[in-house]
Parts: sequence; C-alpha cells; structure tokens
Amino acid sequence: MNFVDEADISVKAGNGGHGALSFRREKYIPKGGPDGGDGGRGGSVYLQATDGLNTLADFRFVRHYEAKGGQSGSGKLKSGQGGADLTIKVPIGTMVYDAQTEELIADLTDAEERVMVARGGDGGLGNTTFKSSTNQAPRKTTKGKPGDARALRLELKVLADVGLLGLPNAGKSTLLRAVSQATPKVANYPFTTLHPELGVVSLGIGSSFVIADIPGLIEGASEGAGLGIQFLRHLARTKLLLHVVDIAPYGDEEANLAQDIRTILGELEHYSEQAGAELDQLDRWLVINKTDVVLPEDRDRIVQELVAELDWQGPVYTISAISRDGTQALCNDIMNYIDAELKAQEPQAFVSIPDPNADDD
Ligand SMILES: Nc1nc2c(ncn2[C@@H]2O[C@H](COP(=O)(O)OP(=O)(O)OP(=O)(O)O)[C@@H](O)[C@H]2O)c(=O)[nH]1
Ligand SMILES: [Mg+2]
Repeated sequence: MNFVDEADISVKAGNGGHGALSFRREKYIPKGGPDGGDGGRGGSVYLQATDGLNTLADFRFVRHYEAKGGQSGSGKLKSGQGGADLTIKVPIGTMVYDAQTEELIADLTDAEERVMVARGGDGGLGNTTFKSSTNQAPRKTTKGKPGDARALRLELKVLADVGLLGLPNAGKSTLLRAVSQATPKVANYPFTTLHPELGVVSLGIGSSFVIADIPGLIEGASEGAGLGIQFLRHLARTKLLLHVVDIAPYGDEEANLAQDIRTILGELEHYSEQAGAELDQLDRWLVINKTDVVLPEDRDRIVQELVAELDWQGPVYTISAISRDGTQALCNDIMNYIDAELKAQEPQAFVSIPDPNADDD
C-alpha cells in the first residue's frame, strides 16, 4: 500500500559577502595601493538522506531553512569568511520537487546521498581586483550575490510500522483519527472502512511512526466473508499489530470479548497459513477501546477477567479513542517499542578477538 507523506518547506542559501573598498595605509607609504579583499561565498543548502528517519513529520515543526551568509571582505587583502553550509537530513527515499515548476530535483535513494538545493551567493569583489595599469587606485567593488531561495515539496512513500486489527465497529478508524492527521471515515455501522488508510503519528521532532487502518475482519474472513481478508497483506510488513476491541459491543447482551478476540486470532492464523505470511508471529498488543461507556470499576474487572480467560501474556491498554483517553500513553509506548526494535537491528559493533597464537612480548 503506497501512502505518500508530504511536506512543503522553503530553503534559502546564504548571500555572498560584499567586496571591500580599502587602500594600504602605512607610515612612509603615502600612496598605498588598493587592498580591499573579496567577500566570502554564502553557505549552500543541501538535503541528505539518512536512515534515522522514516517519515517527513519533522518538517511540520520547522518549515524554513536558511544557510549563513558570507562575510564582507576587509582591508589588507582579507577575504570574508564563507557562510557555513546547511545540511538538512531527510529519510531515505525522499523525492525532492521544486514546488513552483514541479521539476523533480532528486530522488534520494541511498543513505548519505546528498543534493544541493540552493546555491550560496558568490562573494563580491574587493577593489584590489580592479587595479590596472590605467587605474592604480580603483574605488570599484561589487556586492555579494544573493543566495538561491526555493520552495520545495518533499514526498516519501511510507510503509506502516503498526497495523490496526479488529472486528468491524471496534473503533480502529476513530483511533487513527485521534492520533494522526489522517481522516478516515468513522460511522456506527460495520465495514465503514473499505480501503486501507495510513496516518503518520508524530510525537515530536525525530519521533514519528506510521499506523495502517484496514477494514474490520469477521469470522470466516479467510474464506471470503465480509470484506475478506485481502487487506491483511497490507499489515505483513508492519512490526506490531494493535488488536482493537470494543469493551461493550452495542446491543450485544451476551458480549463475549474473549470470543471476539479469538475470532480475529483464528482468522489471522488462517490467513498466515494460506498466504505463507507470518502475521500471526508479529507482536500483538490488546487495545480495549470505548472505555468511556463503562464505569471505571467495571472496566478494570472486564479487563482482568479477559486477560485471565485468554491467558493473555502481552501488553494490554485501555483507551477511549473518542475522548483520546489513554491514546498518548499508547503512542509513547509504541514509539519506544519501535526505537528499541531499530536499535536491535543495528549491526553490532565490531569486536576484535585477540589472536591466541600471536607473539606476546
Ligand atoms: N463511545 C465511544 N465510541 C467510539 C469510540 N471509538 C469509536 N467509537 C464509535 O464506534 C463506531 C465505529 O467506529 P469506527 O472508528 O468507524 O470503527 P472501525 O473499527 O473503524 O469500523 P470498520 O471500519 O467498520 O471496521 C463509531 O460510531 C465511533 O464513533 C470510543 O472510544 N468511545
Ligand atoms: Mg474503520
């Protein structure tokens, strides 16, 4: 499922420093020649791909980026210092477009790949440059050139880190709405969601992940009941499944949450067998939703009974997606989980093992 995260940013390279107008002034040298230095070049702006980011969420916090200007030249032939370049880190796979012309500037597919998106302005020339046989004391200098300014659109195809799983009407789409800017349809009837939808959850700079909402599953889905199970393949590459459960299915006098949960697990196993996927091996957290419709003491009792009946060993969360009660804590834990997973995947530091046969003197 291709979902494109987008961000609009503007970049401005540094202006060049101005050239200096100056003449040598020293004792015993009454008519010193010109000694005005050139201005420094302005800093350029680069985008660089890094594997530490997986969404464009950070660009919702900072939208404008500016590199430093060059310093002006000065007397004694001193050139102005160049402005420092600015390198903006973007996720691998970011496509960079000029927002005005729609031109594709770069497709940053490799780690550390870098592209200049705004060139720093050239420094101006000091008056020394204009000295000639006919003009020994030029007063001419030039100004630094302005750095490029550009509006950019960044696009990134993202994959879901977390998948929402559950019966129809459990509140999956409501949860996605509560924690991201995505606006999937929510309604009080089964099969409101017909297509998978993704949302970026952003918890601050450098902390974001992607959640996928898919249509609800029902018993027999793996045999084609309801909307079938085809959408489960979208969850195959996620790291974590959130199993969303309605704490008090409306109008269902004999609500049996444990049974509801087993139904979904059964379908998950069926699907994994059929498709050769290992969805049933993914980590799964229980997210008991709609806690606002029961009393707190009932909530705790229901959850305790449920965990005991299922012999559930994994994490359990109680939330109200509609009032956003508990959703922040859930997202924080997901972020920590994903960060820990990423760390575990990083190659281990090289360890050198001493050669036991080496001479030891
Ligand atoms: N009281 C209450 N109602 C909720 C809560 N979360 C969702 N709902 C309601 O439950 C109904 C179903 O919500 P959806 O988010 O559409 O459920 P879904 O799981 O996406 O359903 P499908 O797309 O059909 O699979 C809607 O009427 C929501 O307003 C909650 O925390 N509390
Ligand atoms: Mg839905």
